[in-house]
Amino acid sequence: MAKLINGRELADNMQEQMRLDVDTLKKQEVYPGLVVFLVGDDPASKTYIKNKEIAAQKIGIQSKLENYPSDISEEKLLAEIEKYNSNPNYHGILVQLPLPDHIDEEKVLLAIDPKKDVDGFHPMNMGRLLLGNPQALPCTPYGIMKMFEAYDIDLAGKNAIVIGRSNIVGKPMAQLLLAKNTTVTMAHSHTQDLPTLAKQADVIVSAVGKGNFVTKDFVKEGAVVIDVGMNRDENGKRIGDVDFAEVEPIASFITPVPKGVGPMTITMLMQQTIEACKRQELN
Ligand SMILES: Nc1nc2c(c(=O)[nH]1)N[C@@H](CN(C=O)c1ccc(C(=O)N[C@@H](CCC(=O)O)C(=O)O)cc1)CN2
Repeated sequence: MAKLINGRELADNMQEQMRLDVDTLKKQEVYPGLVVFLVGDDPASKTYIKNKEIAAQKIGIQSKLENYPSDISEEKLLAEIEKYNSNPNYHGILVQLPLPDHIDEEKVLLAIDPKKDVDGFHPMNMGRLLLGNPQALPCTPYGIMKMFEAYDIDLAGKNAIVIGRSNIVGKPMAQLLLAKNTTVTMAHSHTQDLPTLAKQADVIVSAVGKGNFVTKDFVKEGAVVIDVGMNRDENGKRIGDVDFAEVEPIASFITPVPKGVGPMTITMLMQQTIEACKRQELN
């Protein structure tokens, strides 16, 4: 039976530490600020943003939501971002993804001042990660690394497989594992015989967005299984990529969905907002 990696509990503990850190900053008259851009009214994005607002409030970070209609022009959105690049009260800027099809995501991410990019998605920050000198990291993979650390999961020399090659999870996840001396395989939709490949891994990170995709046939006895999936089953219940009931008895550690990786994504966003604030205000 696997040990459950309790993302909710770890996130709460880290957020409490951050609250104390922010209290200290406020005594120096430094007030961390975060602005979140939401384009349209996608219900899932709205839930994630609500949770980000709740976390910010708990920690004492001033957060502001800028919600634009889904038909906002790219030009207007870029101009709005520019306003916050030069507003010293906001140390972090986040654009909730995905964006509507008519907006070029790459252009938008490039428009954020890299110093204020608390999502770690700006090409400069992605490049720094690749070169082994990161400043801001994509929050989901960063949160997963914190989970490994908190649960004393040793990665050096282990074989890991990352399933999914998105820019926001799969690719940065592989880099962070590599930086811990893990041997990393990246799997994707063209990978041949994925179950056999995954079964050789000591660590599996699944970020494919398909409910119950990772079954017991993918998992070797004692593997660590991290589920980034955020899917709904036919009854609307939240489920991950991993068939929890099948995999949990085989794994050594496993993350649940919900209350696994999700709360850590938000926590790392808060952490990076505080760090960005310190870099901008205290240096
Ligand atoms: N700009 C960004 N956009 C997106 C990111 C991101 O890191 N930056 N990641 C995802 C969505 N996401 C954060 O924005 C995110 C997803 C899930 C959760 C979370 O806490 N999930 C809860 C369940 C929430 C619910 O459905 O009620 C859980 O797992 O317990 C937080 C953040 C895509 N876009």
